[in-house]
Amino acid sequence: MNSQFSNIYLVGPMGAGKTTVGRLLARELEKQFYDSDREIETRTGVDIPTIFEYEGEEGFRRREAEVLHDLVALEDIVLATGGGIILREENRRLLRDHGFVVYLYCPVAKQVERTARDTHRPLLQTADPKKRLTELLAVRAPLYESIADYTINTGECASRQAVKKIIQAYRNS
Ligand SMILES: Nc1ncnc2c1ncn2[C@@H]1O[C@H](COP(=O)(O)OP(=O)(O)O)[C@@H](O)[C@H]1O
Ligand SMILES: O=C(O)C1=C[C@@H](OP(=O)(O)O)[C@@H](O)[C@H](O)C1
Ligand SMILES: [Mg+2]
Repeated sequence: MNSQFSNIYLVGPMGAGKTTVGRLLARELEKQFYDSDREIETRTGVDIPTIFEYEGEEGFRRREAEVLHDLVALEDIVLATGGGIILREENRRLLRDHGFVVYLYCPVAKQVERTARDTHRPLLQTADPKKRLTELLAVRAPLYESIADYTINTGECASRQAVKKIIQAYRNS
């Protein structure tokens, strides 16, 4: 075990499993778990859709950047981020500089399946979520890749398997 970082940050698109895998991973490694979306909700006292409704995506991104700024000061945590956190250059730099970054890749078809019944992702409340997820991934995939220390396809494995693979990669880093 010679990992440079005590923190593990999970990035990737909606439905890739960042929140689910992150919680299990933290438990397994006995690290504190954080989710940037939950942190925003705790701080504001309202849910993500309400923030989008009143402040738009721009307001949400501002809050997300503030939360990330504070969370990277912590040690020994697993952080599940929101899918769009990598849009800001400053966020990408903070993630790269403070933790082992894992890109949870997931094919669009699986993302669609896993988010189909969810009403709490404002960007997917559209007539054609598949088209939206395809467009988002086209823009964001290079950004996820640019900061990833390790990439895993969660479309092909159960959450527990993903956790095992991430721990192996982290310990070999
Ligand atoms: N590896 C996986 N295999 C099957 N289903 C998964 C997997 N990871 C997550 N899910 C399911 O997909 C949905 C979205 O997962 P979530 O962790 O919220 O993704 P994210 O935080 O990346 O948007 C949840 O219902 C979760 O149970
Ligand atoms: O991809 C995005 O821009 C978003 C992803 C969501 O988090 P998950 O990736 O955990 O679903 C949440 O931050 C918000 O709805 C915006
Ligand atoms: Mg999540």
